[in-house]
Amino acid sequence: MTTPLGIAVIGTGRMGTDHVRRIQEVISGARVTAVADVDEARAKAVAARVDGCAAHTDPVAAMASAGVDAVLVASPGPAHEEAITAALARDLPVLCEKPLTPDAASALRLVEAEQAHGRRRVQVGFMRRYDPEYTSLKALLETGQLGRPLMLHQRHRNVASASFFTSEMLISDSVAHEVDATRWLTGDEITAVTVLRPTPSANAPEGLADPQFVVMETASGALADVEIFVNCGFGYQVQAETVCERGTARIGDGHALVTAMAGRWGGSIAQDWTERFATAYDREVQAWVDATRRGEVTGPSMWDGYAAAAVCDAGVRSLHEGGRVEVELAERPDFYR
Ligand SMILES: NC(=O)C1=CN([C@@H]2O[C@H](COP(=O)(O)OP(=O)(O)OC[C@H]3O[C@@H](n4cnc5c(N)ncnc54)[C@H](O)[C@@H]3O)[C@@H](O)[C@H]2O)C=CC1
Ligand SMILES: O=C1[C@@H](O)[C@H](O)[C@@H](O)[C@H](O)[C@H]1O
Repeated sequence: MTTPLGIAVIGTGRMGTDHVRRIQEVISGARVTAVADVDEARAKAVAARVDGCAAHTDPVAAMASAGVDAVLVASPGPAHEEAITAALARDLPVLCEKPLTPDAASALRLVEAEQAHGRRRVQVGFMRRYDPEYTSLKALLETGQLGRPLMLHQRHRNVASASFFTSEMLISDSVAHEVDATRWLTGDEITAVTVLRPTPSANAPEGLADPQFVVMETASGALADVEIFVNCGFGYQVQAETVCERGTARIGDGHALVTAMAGRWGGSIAQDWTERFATAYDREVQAWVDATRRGEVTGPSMWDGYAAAAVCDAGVRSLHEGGRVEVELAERPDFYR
């Protein structure tokens, strides 16, 4: 394909708008030909910044617009199933923001729909797999120098949660990233989850169980813990340390600028994901565009999206009922091997 890939972006909120900018100004080989948002003013405002971009309120109409070859879904998680189903019906390749869907049952329906469709069409937006720090950690683990991973300690802190955030979303929306990172780094499925709830921070909105401490067990017996704290107040911090048989490796301490002045020493800290993971999003969308132009689907699959949703479902059950909950995972079909 020599002409740029025409992309319909569904959902022009924070991520959708950032992806439109990225496609138009940062990456190569693609352009945004249509956008859709249930908020018409938002769709029109974003489309107005892009030559030849149509604005819609209906995602299906955007997918049917002239010049659309592929779809980037950046609407909220509960809207993803409908958008992906519509894209599959038109045989359009999709990059869908995480989470694939907010629960395992709907994610499994999509896995089954893609198999019935007959070929892989969907990449899920677990962008940490494209982050330079995460890819260097993965590459180091793959050399085998450190030996087998025994434990993975992860911290995920947001400055403040959105007004619509629920206690369940700390797991299904935020820890979903660590679930995928754990599966990807260890190459192992997660078999059980235990969620512990310390006394909530006084800075968390009333009723929000924030922070939480999540412990995951993998099939080969490794343990992965995650501190999720979405109202930490001070910055956006994502850290991971693997403890292996012959050593440890840690990412997420990077501070671009370290200053010493007036009795202080230290670095600055990102305030949100668009800053911390800017390079990861750029690489992710470029890789998706390149693969799509080659007629391929690479990156995290719908199976990865479903497996993450199944682990998150177990986590939400543990949050409600307490104790250790086993993950209920369907058998992985050959289609996703
Ligand atoms: N990979 C990452 O690090 C991040 C991923 N996300 C994911 O990106 C997605 C979008 O999140 P944000 O941009 O933060 O949300 P947002 O709330 O800023 O934007 C969502 C937009 O979708 C629109 N919308 C709602 N229902 C729709 C529908 N059925 N069809 C079309 N548009 C619809 C809303 O009007 C809004 O403009 C979510 O899946 C979220 O989990 C969000 C933040 C970071
Ligand atoms: O995906 C994201 C948000 O949706 C989520 O709510 C945040 O907790 C994460 O840090 C961010 O990367």
